[in-house]
Amino acid sequence: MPPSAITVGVLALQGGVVEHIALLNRASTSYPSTTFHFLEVRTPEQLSLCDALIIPGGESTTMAIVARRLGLLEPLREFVKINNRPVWGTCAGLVMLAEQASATKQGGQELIGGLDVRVLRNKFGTQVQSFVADLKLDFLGEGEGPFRGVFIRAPVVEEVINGNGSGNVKVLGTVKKPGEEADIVAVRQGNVFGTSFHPELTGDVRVHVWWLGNVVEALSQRRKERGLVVGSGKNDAVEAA
Ligand SMILES: NC(=O)CC[C@H](N)C(=O)O
Repeated sequence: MPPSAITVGVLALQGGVVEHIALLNRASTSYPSTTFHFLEVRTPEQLSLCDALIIPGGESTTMAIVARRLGLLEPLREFVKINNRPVWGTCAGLVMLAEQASATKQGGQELIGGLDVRVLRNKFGTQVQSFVADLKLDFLGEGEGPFRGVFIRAPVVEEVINGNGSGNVKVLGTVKKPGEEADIVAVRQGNVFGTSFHPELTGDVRVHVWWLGNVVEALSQRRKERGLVVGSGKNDAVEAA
């Protein structure tokens, strides 16, 4: 039985927040027995209300600086890596969720981590070199047509880092530009999902539907393991405590 109420946050420090919320609203109609709350997250208190989180595209360096200032970096790390909540990062969000990033500003930049990968920022160049490409995303299900990937100053996964748990990094999507090697543009490791591209800018709701399905699944599993009566507001409060 699916959990009856789920709060999904969108980190709202900067970047494509409203676009994600619009698509989440549309995607949620695929799960009629679950009530979703979509919450813009700017404080640790708001984060603590969330069962799952999207980190949008934008500028990862700025996002990290603002998150540090608002006291959100450590709570975000805890949310992703200790509480293992479902998290999805798009573009700059993927950078934030990587354990390592190259082509960072001098002196490096702070990351949340969670994915045992090193990303290469701005792989395809500057804003004017943005492009769209049809992607074959098998995880969307058999017989699904290509997904239009929007790439804007996008990072790619340049390496899966050999270390603890890295064997669990699954490559879920690649893009190949003419004359170049294929690049990894979608990965998942347990509760953490990352895409280089921006499904929230396409109007195509399929990745949001898929991800919300995973969130529903993970939450019902978690609540079952804790022996909670599904959907009781009282028990939800106990779980959050
Ligand atoms: N569209 C985007 O999110 C761009 C990401 C940006 N280049 C970064 O490294 O953070």
